[in-house]
Amino acid sequence: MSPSDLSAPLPLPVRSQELLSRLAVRRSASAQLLSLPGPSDAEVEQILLLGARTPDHGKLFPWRFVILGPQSRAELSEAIAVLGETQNRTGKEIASLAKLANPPLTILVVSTPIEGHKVPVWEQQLSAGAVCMNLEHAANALGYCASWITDWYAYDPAAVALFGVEDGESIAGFIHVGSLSEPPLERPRPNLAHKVTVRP
Ligand SMILES: Cc1cc2nc3c(=O)[nH]c(=O)nc-3n(C[C@H](O)[C@H](O)[C@H](O)COP(=O)(O)O)c2cc1C
Repeated sequence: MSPSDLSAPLPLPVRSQELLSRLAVRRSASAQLLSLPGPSDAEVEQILLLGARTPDHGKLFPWRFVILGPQSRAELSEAIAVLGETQNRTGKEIASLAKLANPPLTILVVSTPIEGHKVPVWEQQLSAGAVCMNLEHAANALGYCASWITDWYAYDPAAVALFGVEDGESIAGFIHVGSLSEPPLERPRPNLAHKVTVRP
């Protein structure tokens, strides 16, 4: 990754029917259905570079990535399943670990806000969310399907610690990436008439 020239003008946006069409049908994958092929190492780097190109107030970059390959996810799923049993988690909660174990690639996005900074923590957390969405777009642009998942183990303190997430940090999401053999179905979308207020 070479340092970029901060004085170089960037191209202005141009109308792109390809991008418009893709955004109009974007859809998350079901995480447990994601299978090979997944991104190559070079593609993972590209996904991270594009994902990190996200608005953040104050240039704090208040997030970090953990690339979870299949081996570490198999080990983590096992350890979290044991943890879940000790906590009397439901069968459904234990089964949800398949979403963690199955996909070819998982990018864990950790929100790392600086407490007490003049930029409110809320804004720093929003930036981590924007990163998650950008990672999905980048994966889609390379032809892969993606899924942004949290699940109970993103909030359970003992499980969170197993991912190396430290005090003051939180899990913004697991971005699972891979391929689907069947196209996803549409889901209900909001009626914008109930969501939009227009003021002159
Ligand atoms: C922060 C966040 C956490 C999510 N966690 C889960 C989850 O744990 N399980 C799940 O089924 N969907 C979860 N979702 C929803 C999916 O990522 C996805 O948005 C949803 O299935 C709708 O599909 P769409 O993106 O195609 O509109 C989460 C979404 C967000 C923004």
